[in-house]
Amino acid sequence: MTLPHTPVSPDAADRTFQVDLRGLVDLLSHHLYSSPRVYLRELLQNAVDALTARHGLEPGAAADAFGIRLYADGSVVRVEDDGVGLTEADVHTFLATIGRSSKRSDQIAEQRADFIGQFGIGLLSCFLVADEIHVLSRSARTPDAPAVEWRGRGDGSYSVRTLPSSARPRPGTTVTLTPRADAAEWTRPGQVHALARHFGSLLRHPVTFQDSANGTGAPVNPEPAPWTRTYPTPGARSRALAAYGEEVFGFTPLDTIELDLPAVGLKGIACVLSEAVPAGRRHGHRVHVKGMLLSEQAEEILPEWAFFVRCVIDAESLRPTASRESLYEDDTLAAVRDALAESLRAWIARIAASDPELLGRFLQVHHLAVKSLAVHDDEILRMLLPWLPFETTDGHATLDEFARAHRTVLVTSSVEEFRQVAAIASAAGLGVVNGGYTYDRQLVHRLPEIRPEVSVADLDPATLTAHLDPVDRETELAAAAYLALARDALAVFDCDVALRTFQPATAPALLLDSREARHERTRSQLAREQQGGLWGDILGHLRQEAPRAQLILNQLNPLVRTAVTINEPELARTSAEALYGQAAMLSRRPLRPAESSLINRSFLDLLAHALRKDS
Ligand SMILES: Nc1ncnc2c1ncn2[C@@H]1O[C@H](COP(=O)(O)OP(=O)(O)OP(=O)(O)O)[C@@H](O)[C@H]1O
Repeated sequence: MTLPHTPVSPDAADRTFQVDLRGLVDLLSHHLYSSPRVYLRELLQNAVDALTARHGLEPGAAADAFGIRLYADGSVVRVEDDGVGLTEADVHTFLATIGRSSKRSDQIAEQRADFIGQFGIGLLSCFLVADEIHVLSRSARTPDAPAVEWRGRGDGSYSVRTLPSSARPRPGTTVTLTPRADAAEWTRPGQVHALARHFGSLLRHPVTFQDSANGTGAPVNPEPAPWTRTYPTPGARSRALAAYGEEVFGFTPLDTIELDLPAVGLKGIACVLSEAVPAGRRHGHRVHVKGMLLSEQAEEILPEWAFFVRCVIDAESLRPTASRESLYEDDTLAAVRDALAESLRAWIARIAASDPELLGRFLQVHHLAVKSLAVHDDEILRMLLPWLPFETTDGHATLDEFARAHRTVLVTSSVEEFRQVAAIASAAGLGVVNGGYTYDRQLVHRLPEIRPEVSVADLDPATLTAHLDPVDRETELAAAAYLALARDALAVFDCDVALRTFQPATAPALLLDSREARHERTRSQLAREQQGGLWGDILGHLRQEAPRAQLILNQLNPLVRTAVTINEPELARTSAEALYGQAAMLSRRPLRPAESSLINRSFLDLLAHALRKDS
């Protein structure tokens, strides 16, 4: 097959893309940056990068030899730096070419990591608040080059001219914006000062702010980052770090964990939240790069399980994305995440080993979230399972405490079961944990992985009933009439009645019942009611041998001893119903309507009986 011949147009010459700057600025403002306020961050960042380059040129200069001065009086915003400056050629190459950055050229590839910027678009953010950017610069690299002035406009046009050296006697750059009226919110003096402090409080170069009323210039970053300062005592250090965490996040941290990863020049703190949060809720962390605040909402620096902290970090080598508001998901970030996770694990291990009081407070706040985490994270499980609190027959106890008292730990599968058996099991010396709450049963079963000397088993009815001793034959016979009446009274609940002795003697009765058994009974009852119909047939087919509930009366209990001797059949029935009702309520399970009315009726009957007797 031959392709049709497509004639080549004689004027198919290469052309250059045209860029509509207005469209580009619109794109940046609506899709890249979160708010127009970032213009100040971009100006500060350019000034910082220029100072970094200047220090590179003059390595002997003192750290505070070069600085940044901000000025705002309501009609202009100015950012002036003592940085490396620009020549006229630089201005054409870097300022006037969108996407071109001096921080990305091949010659200084190895230095790229020194700078915050790299994309060559940051300056465009100034168009979010002004129609024109005015730059006046003098190069430190070429000191005898004249000063150069550049005016860039939002419509894409720009002009450049050189000026005598006297127009800017010293190297550095001054960027001046004349804000549009609609951007006043972001450019009034108070706001510029606040934004400078917000973005620049941890910058390592001196930054000052001046407004028309303030002639001297107030420091924006008067103090170095709190973790770089020296303190008289370790206590003073941790108090200062906690105070900083509180200032930044607005809560008093339960503890403050210092973060220090020299390999990536990262320092900072993790503040342990003082209130519970749902597991898996990730928090925004504050990330500074070379002192500049880039993001307050960076989630990616910590793994998901670290929901209990909020961090402030300052790193040298993390790479921000073009919006500057998140970080590149690269190998460095992955390594930082792993290393920070390790620091948090080390903190947990340290407090688990040496600060039980703090560990207790931590788990008191975060135990639910830690439990959900431990189910999936073996390491957290290994570190924290013994210290997690559970409801047990010894009260609220950590698994460690509980396992020391009970080599065999029994777990119930529901809260209701636990309520039913707790008192009796505990009197019988059995150690039972309430496994009815989410994750609890699953977690308790994993205890032998950490404490191999402990065995864990589900509590089965046989274990418990083994501790319910039969009564002697004589007592059984004497109680037979009462038991028969009681069985008859409780037949509607498919409940058998038996007499046993068990501790504690204060417990009159124990209702052995389970949700499954109740389900099965409800199904049987429905089948009976619907007999004959299709529904009844289906239910009838499904019907198994309905497991019966059992009301075990305690012969050791004085009330039961008296009850079994009652001669009046009505009173005997009522007392059996009342004992059933009390045992059902003790389990704290929801009562069925028939049970509620039984409890009401038996209470009123007993009351009437008592009143009759007294009158
Ligand atoms: N204050 C300054 N001093 C010296 N050079 C500057 C200054 N501001 C901007 N420049 C020059 O202009 C270039 C473009 O700046 P711009 O802010 O647009 O991008 P960038 O900082 O290189 O990268 P990014 O888009 O990541 O911020 C810079 O690479 C730098 O060469």
